[in-house]
Amino acid sequence: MASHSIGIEALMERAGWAVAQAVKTRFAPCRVLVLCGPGNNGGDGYVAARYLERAGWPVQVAALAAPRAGTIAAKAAARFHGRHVVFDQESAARADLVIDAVFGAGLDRAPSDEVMTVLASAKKRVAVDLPSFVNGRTGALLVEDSASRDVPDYLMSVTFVRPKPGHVLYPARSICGEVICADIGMPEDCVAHAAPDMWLNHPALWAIPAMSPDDHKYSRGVVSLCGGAVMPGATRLAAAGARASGAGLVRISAGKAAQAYRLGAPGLVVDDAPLPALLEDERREVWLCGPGLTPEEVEAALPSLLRAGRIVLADAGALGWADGVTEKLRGVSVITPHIGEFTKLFGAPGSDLAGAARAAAEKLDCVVLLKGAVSIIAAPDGRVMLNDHASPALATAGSGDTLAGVIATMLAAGMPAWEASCAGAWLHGEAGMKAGNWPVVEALDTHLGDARALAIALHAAAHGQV
Ligand SMILES: NC(=O)C1=CN([C@@H]2O[C@H](COP(=O)(O)OP(=O)(O)OC[C@H]3O[C@@H](n4cnc5c(N)ncnc54)[C@H](OP(=O)(O)O)[C@@H]3O)[C@@H](O)[C@H]2O)[C@@H](O)CC1
Ligand SMILES: Nc1ncnc2c1ncn2[C@@H]1O[C@H](COP(=O)(O)OP(=O)(O)O)[C@@H](O)[C@H]1O
Ligand SMILES: [K+]
Repeated sequence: MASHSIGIEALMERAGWAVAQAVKTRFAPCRVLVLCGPGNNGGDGYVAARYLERAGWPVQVAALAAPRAGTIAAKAAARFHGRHVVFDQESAARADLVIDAVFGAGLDRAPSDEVMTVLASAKKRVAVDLPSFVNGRTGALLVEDSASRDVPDYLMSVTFVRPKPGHVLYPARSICGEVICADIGMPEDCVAHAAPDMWLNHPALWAIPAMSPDDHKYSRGVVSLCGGAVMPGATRLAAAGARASGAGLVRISAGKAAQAYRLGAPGLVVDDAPLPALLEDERREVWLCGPGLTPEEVEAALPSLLRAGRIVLADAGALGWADGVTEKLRGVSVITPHIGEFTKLFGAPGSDLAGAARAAAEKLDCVVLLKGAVSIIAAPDGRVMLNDHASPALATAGSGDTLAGVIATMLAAGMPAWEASCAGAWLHGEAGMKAGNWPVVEALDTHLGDARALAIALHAAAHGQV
């Protein structure tokens, strides 16, 4: 995988050096044990041990197995001239700090009990690349019976080039500790090859339209929502999210339930005309269907929206309506299920959430935003964005409705579906971070306008426009 211009040996040297640097920066000199596996992760460990020893730290190495003769890792091992000890619990328990270089990106099965017991015996742990039982591609813990076992956690994981999905996604995220990402000079083409089609959400990666001096409400975008009679609160929250994130005009199509929506926000337009009449207005291109709707209400609206060729975001009630017949959603642009809704539509996702979201997006030919503490936004063409720009403050009832409203506004502003969903997740997360402690869901709206302005500024800065 390493390029011709810079070989794996140089990359390993920089990787090991970066691990030693990170350890020296964050810890006072102490007795370090480096646990080395047989592959290149172990190779990084030998290099780190050499640099720490050179800096005067008391360092020992315990090898699970020697690297194969003739490999780069074997070369790195041969250059460490310090003390070797047995790979066992006692050695790990004696050290003040254990550097785990047993397995990294090459881990492909659960490590033995021996490895797990030795790791668990350490007082403090730092991982080289990844904890040695983390699947870097999925964030799954490759541990036999992880429920009954106390899974060791780490103070820090030093990775290279860019974080792996395993550093970002739960459950691994919660045990990696602080993630330090070292630039080891990996050439661009190798980076792309190593992690194709998956990114960490950031405004540099999409562009939300800025406010223009000659804007009018239609140029900023019209968001239409289907409103039901039973749970108007959810639709109103979504409408408020749409308005607060900058839609030019937000309308609720509520039919006979219109009265329930007329009390409250005066800037919201409430329509009681039948849907076919409303659909004659071509400017009403983007529709949010689902929050607060019963299956009967969805049935009365969503198929008509699709027949009329509208851009539809389906959430909540619309996902329940399609339970058992996922195909009913074919034609929508975006769906925003949480894990329960996702499971009903596509089956249990297993331990590879991002892979499951990607497969669902391909299957239904729409953007799938799988909501969670880290949300996954998958496009039908295979692109996946991981959004960890969020806060547990968002874990409050109705926050998903707000999110749906924000994404609808991004769609109405003319953004393509995947970019609109990525932007919506980021703005929603930013609002959650700014809304203080234990905010009520309505408090998110106050911060969405500033979140949008910040995203626009960050995008401009990243692209050298300021
Ligand atoms: N890519 C780059 O440019 C750079 C990569 N770098 C570093 O390389 C690391 C990846 O190295 P890698 O590919 O050698 O894999 P690694 O994680 O050492 O493990 C493979 C070995 O472990 C074994 N093994 C696996 N699972 C096992 C288990 N459960 N139980 C027992 N054995 C198991 C497997 O054995 P096998 O499956 O063949 O029996 C094989 O021997 C990466 O994380 C980073 O630290 C840096 O130097 C910077 C540049
Ligand atoms: N711990 C968390 N950290 C960050 N975001 C979270 C967390 N828990 C929930 N969220 C976000 O909050 C929203 C909850 O939406 P949803 O599950 O639909 O709830 P509701 O139906 O009550 O609106 C989602 O956007 C989700 O990503
Ligand atoms: K490791």
